[in-house]
Amino acid sequence: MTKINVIGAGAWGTALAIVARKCGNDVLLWTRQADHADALNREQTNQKYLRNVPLAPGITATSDLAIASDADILLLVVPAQRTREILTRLKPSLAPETVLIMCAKGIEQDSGRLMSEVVQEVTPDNPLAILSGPNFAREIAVGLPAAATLATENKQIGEKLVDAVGLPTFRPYLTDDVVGAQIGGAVKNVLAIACGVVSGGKLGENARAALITRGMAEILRLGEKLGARAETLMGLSGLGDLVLTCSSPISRNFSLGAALGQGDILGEILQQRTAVTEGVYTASAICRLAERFNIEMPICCAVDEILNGGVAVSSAVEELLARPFRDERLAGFSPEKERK
Ligand SMILES: NC(=O)C1=CN([C@@H]2O[C@H](COP(=O)(O)OP(=O)(O)OC[C@H]3O[C@@H](n4cnc5c(N)ncnc54)[C@H](O)[C@@H]3O)[C@@H](O)[C@H]2O)C=CC1
Ligand SMILES: O=C(CO)COP(=O)(O)O
Repeated sequence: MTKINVIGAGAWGTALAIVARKCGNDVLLWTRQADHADALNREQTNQKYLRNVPLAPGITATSDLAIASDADILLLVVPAQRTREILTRLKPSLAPETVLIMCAKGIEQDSGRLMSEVVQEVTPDNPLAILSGPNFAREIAVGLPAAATLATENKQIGEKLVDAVGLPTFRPYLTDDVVGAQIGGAVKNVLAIACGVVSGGKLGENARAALITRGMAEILRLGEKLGARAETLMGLSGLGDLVLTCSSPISRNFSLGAALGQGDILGEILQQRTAVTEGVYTASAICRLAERFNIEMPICCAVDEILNGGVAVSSAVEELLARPFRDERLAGFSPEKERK
């Protein structure tokens, strides 16, 4: 039996533990709080992060990280900004053959690093894969059908991982584009905040569709600079997740944007939430990457200005609408190269 431990018992960690257990694996779920582990074991549900969804029978929880580190596969599902800290704590007890699957979506705020870069810096000896796609945790936890991108450079390991976590209702699609599989998930969170602003501010469905499309151009531009393949960005982890997250108030990023669009204050919105809203922390990192690579990411940077620059929502929208008109062909992935 494959031993799969899940590091992080939020909504997504819990949903993935259920998937892994339904696949027939031995599953241990790690949470940082001992009382949370006790409640998970006693109630067999995660009332704090995924209310009223029963755990699959056989999942056990622990708050002991050394015990949780002992596995064939570790799913890393703590928020992106906490990933370095958790990996550093895991490292002393981690066997080099344990495969790490990164499931968080974000870019490290201080360093601008992708999650794969953080993993490679802290635990360079362990094989790494990325899991990312249009995946609302609750839907997957209750067994509704979904698909995701599973990226790893080692095909043999990739095939084993597909066997270990693939279900008819949770379909992993393999790729070796590890960088590409992370960009959509990180950037779409910021774009979903923008789409939420449009929705909360009642700017209309046309504006939201335009933002999704122009947001895709921003994903393509950043992806090209970081070495991603366009096909990955147009796949489940990119376009797929962008469409999902930018279209639904189930998304925490979208709903945070909607609250901002209605005039609520960021600090107050965040105070009322226990769940992480990754776009809030990744926006500034993306904007700095755009500056470093000299590429235009005006929607992401407008969100960063609202979140971190004290710019009013109305001014950020006005600024976006005042941008010069331009040729649509010049707006995406390597237009010059692709036309030749
Ligand atoms: N919820 C969803 O539908 C999906 C979430 N994701 C991604 O998965 C990651 C985790 O998201 P969720 O599980 O939804 O978040 P959540 O807010 O439901 O739970 C976060 C978990 O991280 C833990 N945590 C927070 N700070 C920590 C720290 N300093 N050390 C250790 N643990 C800490 C919390 O205790 C909690 O268990 C995020 O990057 C998110 O973008 C990806 C796909 C779907
Ligand atoms: O990543 C997700 C769906 O794929 C979850 O999005 P939110 O974090 O915005 O809820």
